[in-house]
Amino acid sequence: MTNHAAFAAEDAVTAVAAPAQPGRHFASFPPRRARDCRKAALGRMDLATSGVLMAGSLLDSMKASSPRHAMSPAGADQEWIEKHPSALEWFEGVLAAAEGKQIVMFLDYDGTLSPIVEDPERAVMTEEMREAVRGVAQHFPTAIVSGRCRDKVFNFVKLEELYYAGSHGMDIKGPTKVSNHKAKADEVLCQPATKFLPVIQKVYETLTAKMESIPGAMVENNKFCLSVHFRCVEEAEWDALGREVRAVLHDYPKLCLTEGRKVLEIRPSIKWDKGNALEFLLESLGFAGRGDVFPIYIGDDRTDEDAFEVLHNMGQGIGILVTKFPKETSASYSLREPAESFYAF
Ligand SMILES: O=P(O)(O)OC[C@H]1O[C@H](O[C@H]2O[C@H](CO)[C@@H](O)[C@H](O)[C@H]2O)[C@H](O)[C@@H](O)[C@@H]1O
Repeated sequence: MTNHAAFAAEDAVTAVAAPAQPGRHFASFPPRRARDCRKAALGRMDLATSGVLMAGSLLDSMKASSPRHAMSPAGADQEWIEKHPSALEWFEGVLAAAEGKQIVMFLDYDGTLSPIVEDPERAVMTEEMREAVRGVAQHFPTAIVSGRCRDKVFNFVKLEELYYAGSHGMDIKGPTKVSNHKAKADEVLCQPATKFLPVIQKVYETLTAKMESIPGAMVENNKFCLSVHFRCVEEAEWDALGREVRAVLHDYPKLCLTEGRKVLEIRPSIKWDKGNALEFLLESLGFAGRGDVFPIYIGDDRTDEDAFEVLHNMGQGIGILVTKFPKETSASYSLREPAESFYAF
């Protein structure tokens, strides 16, 4: 692993490809944000605790997770942009807030480092993006935090010098906890959902068989969790797909259902998410409880909200949501698309 201990915010300047827009200054840091954003509003449906879901609620939620109109610089959209300003436009301010602090980078993969595409197996990141991430990692401890299984996301990113948290944070390969803020060469695994592996495998097989009758549906095995993709399914079939998934999960009360971008995610009902992964990695790096650490988390999806919320509660660092649409979020800043993440580096 790269030794990042000596680097701080000013080093970010060397890693920045895009200059800050002139004339923008921070009135306060962090800027105002939607404070009423809570997990309940993020679409999490815990079947173990919620019992029967209201008919139609899953379909509504699936539709809501796939907004169709891009932001326009007027009205409510403008209000949203003011609450979650562009991290690119406010880059100087972000750097100023991080000055003298140890930046730690957390990056989601799909929709953040790679564009969203129809076939999940083809969600490759560009060589330019890889180089940009490599550059960031030379300056700051950098982790990828993905819903994908860890091996798969590593095969996309292909950078040995990063830390990886797969399966929505349930499979972490990170550094050992150290006291002098330097990562040792030997790394630790954190896999809090190991006992769920057999049941996840069983549900994967069941769902794969069920989804065969729905054209375009696809089940992806992410080791500690599953993704049921409906991006290529006719909208008229979404209800049937949601009902099938819900019916299968009815027999597995220890699994829960969350949603992402045209995907239903099935995972163990344990209190462990991308937010916990962020905390685990900060602690493993020896940064827990330190006021001079500035974590930056960039993500695009609902599951990234758990990490944004952790940062919000810590009152340290920033969350950056990649989105073309106004969305309820605990992130402070926004970027419009993965390519902007590249420029932010
Ligand atoms: O946490 P992430 O790294 O963002 O992973 C979340 C899910 O991303 C992938 O699905 C999404 O991207 C696909 C490729 O662009 C797209 O086809 C799909 O509609 C999106 O939901 C991945 O395939 C899932 O397993 C991840 O859970």
